[in-house]
Amino acid sequence: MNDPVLVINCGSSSIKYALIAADPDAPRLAGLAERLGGSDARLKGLDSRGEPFERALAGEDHVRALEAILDGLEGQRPGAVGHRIVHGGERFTRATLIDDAVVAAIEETAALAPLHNPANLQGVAATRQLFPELPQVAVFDTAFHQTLPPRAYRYALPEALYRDHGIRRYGFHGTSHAYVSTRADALSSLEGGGWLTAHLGNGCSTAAVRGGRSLDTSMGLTPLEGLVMGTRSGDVDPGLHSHLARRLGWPLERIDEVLNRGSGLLGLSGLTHDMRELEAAAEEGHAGAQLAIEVFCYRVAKSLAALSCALPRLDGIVFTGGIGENSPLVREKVVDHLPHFGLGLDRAANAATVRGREGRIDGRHPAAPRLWVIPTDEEGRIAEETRQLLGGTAP
Ligand SMILES: Nc1ncnc2c1ncn2[C@@H]1O[C@H](COP(=O)(O)OP(=O)(O)O)[C@@H](O)[C@H]1O
Ligand SMILES: CC(=O)OP(=O)(O)O
Ligand SMILES: [Mg+2]
Repeated sequence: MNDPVLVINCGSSSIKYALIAADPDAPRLAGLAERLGGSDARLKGLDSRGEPFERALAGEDHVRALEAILDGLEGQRPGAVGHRIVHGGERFTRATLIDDAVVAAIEETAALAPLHNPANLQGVAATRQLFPELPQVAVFDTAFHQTLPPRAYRYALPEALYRDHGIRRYGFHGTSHAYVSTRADALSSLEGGGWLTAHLGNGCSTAAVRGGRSLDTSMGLTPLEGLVMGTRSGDVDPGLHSHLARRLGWPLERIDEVLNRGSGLLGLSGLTHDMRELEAAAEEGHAGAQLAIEVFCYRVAKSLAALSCALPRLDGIVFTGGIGENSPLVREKVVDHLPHFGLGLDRAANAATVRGREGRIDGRHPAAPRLWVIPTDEEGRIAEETRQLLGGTAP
């Protein structure tokens, strides 16, 4: 299969896409349809010459947006579609060709990833309708973490909840953790390095990876566990839910809504979920913004320190995701919270490594763990896995 792969990452109000040729160095056409469901839906991105484009979408639903995306492919026809699917449960341990049975199995896990799986499935339904002749492949965020040992994935709950109901830790952002840890091995000329990876975007998670295998990660049954995120709380006392229900009389839906959409950076700051805006507000003295950044960075460091238990040796830490790739402030604060790791941050290199640059930001002391900033490439990895499944060969 040497035709390009159309990669779709379908969210509830946005569709990220990329058309990826078999040659990994070929220019990429990529973009984002956003504010779907509203009257100001837009399509924007980069064409195959790397020139930016932006236009209003005539329709506002996912099928219409995909039609517009297809129209904008400059006449190129994909040979397959690769979908990011967030939750694959225990059933899916690798990329899988989509058919009706696979869609039904993904639907069963939808309740465990309420912000993600239902939207991912809308993308699958729309592309199957628009391109019935093309093979469609599901690439799961959870698959990479299926190597976790039981001591990392089991909760200390009655066994029957695991056995009969699949209640365990799954972990997410696997495509990203897999990509950046592989890249860190290659850039460091190491095979089987021990890495702590921090994917800090709107959703945030950390992972401990050794020799290309995930050994532990911060997200759990759902993408709500772990770090502070844009609008998600991350870890809270499990007693919080019953407390809110009993003391405040909140129904479950309200608790879910607050923890998933009203908490995190947005909840702490009372201002915004967006780290760029928080940094600007903190600079001007906004106390909520300052607190949100402090809690965020401390919790990233605390999670990295905890996950270091999973590694026999720490070769380095990798920062990725919109915040990890672009915020020297966050990286510096995280490193400052880990003095016992003996990390030496090169402050000039840290400040200069932004906007998609890949780079090493430690002081290169031979005994110190490395610090890498590696822009993630979930789309590239999804295309690669799609191609591999369909028997494609690299040129
Ligand atoms: N220059 C920047 N400085 C600080 N944060 C940034 C910068 N650029 C992007 N971000 C942050 O990255 C986050 C989005 O990350 P991204 O990985 O793009 O999100 P998603 O998880 O939706 O893919 C937002 O909080 C955004 O503010
Ligand atoms: C799993 C998850 O949190 O994904 P995202 O970062 O795309 O929200
Ligand atoms: Mg992301």
